[in-house]
Amino acid sequence: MAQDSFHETTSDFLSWLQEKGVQLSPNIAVHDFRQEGRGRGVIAIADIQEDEVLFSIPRSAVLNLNNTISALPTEAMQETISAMPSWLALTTLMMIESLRGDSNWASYLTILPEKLDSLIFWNTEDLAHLQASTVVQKIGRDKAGEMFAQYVAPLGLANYDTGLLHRVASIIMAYAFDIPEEKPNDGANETTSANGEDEDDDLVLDNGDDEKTILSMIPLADMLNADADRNNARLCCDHEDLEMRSIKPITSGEEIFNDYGQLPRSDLLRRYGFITEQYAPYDVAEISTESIKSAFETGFSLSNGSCVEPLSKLEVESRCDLADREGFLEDSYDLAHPSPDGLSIPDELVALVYLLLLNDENLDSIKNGNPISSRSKIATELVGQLLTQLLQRRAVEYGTTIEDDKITLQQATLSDRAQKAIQVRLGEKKVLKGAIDEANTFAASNKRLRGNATSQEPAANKKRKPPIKFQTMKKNRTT
Ligand SMILES: C[S@@+](CC[C@H](N)C(=O)[O-])C[C@H]1O[C@@H](n2cnc3c(N)ncnc32)[C@H](O)[C@@H]1O
Repeated sequence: MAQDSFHETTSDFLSWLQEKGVQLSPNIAVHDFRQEGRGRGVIAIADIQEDEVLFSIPRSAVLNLNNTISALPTEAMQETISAMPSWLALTTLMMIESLRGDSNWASYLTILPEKLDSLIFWNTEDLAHLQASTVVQKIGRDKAGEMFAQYVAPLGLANYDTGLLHRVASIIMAYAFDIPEEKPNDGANETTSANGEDEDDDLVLDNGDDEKTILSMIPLADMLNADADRNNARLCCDHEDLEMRSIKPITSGEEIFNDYGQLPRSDLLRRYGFITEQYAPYDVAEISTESIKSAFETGFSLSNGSCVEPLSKLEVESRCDLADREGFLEDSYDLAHPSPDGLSIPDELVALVYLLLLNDENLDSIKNGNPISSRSKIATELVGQLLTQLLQRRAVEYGTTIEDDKITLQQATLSDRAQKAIQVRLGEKKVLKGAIDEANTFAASNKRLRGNATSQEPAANKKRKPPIKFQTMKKNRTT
């Protein structure tokens, strides 16, 4: 996958596309975006209407398990690779193809990057700039190594090592698509967005429905860059050939963007190695359930001088079991910027704090499925106060403040990775700040607990689960 001569390899690739039957609209061209830090991309070279076919790709030109398995030397190898998680199977096949002299995909593999800047390639010093961002725990470097040892090493292939595995796996994470395996029924307007997603692991994401899909490297389709809501094209899989179509009119000279999803910048950096300000609205900050449990085991001091007494481990566990039974116990809770789709603090987190505050009498009532007495304003205020404290503690874990980070970002000597990491952690701190402000408003309202619909609820709550049907408590455990 060397990148000797940018324009020569691009031109070889374009000839290869033609040989493989890829049809390109005369209205588009591959473009050199290296100056802007985006590698190759595709632009419009004439005005394009909405729903125009920009290019079409025969399924035979796609690099996936179906198109490569039969060329493997032994049946045993075919079986072993077919049984691997799909990202690992595709990684293995790409490693095999990239080391073959006679690969059908040689001209395509040559233009793939030698290395991305995704988090798997960052060293400890680079990662330290992310401070307490939970994205650091999601990089999966060790997991990829373990899976390599378990599945790939026994194949006994020459010239393979974990370095190559990381390189190819990270390309798959940033470039692959999950496409419907068989031709869908006529009339079904199947589309897919970059990039491949797989339920087996978080190296690739889940595309969210039950249809049978296959993780695939799709030449040219994967040359489209993305910039959040600036997407103007989409891959459609409802014909024999895969088609990249415009989803809005595109003016000559504009870049053609795919949709990588509404990702927080932390995930964008982890998977793709870049960030842009356009993704800032999708930033999230996480708070772990473990930190909430341990805070309740310690107890809370309140602003009016009273306190919430500590719970025993057993009491915390019994309340969490109930939260689990009610379907809102999670390992961690995502806080987001408030939007027309929802507030910053998820209902599930509010519900968990509420449950942890319940006195034994009301806890038993809920366990037995009995109604409990009506909610009091003081309960809501208390939940707000505790959430504020929990979120403030979470913010302190980052080690620097929003103001500190803004000043640091002005330093001219920052490395590119440090700049990106600081923007990510700053984005998370802003989300936390918004969530703390929101928790503070609980004191002014007894309507944030979601048992009842209230005028403060967003009109459309499309992305959220239905409100948690909470019975409310009469007394709380404050002393
Ligand atoms: C699917 S590939 C797109 C093609 C890629 N530009 C190339 O030259 O091969 C995804 C990669 O493109 C780059 N990329 C995509 N969109 C970008 C953007 N808006 N800004 C910077 N880099 C971008 C990142 O390196 C990302 O991992």
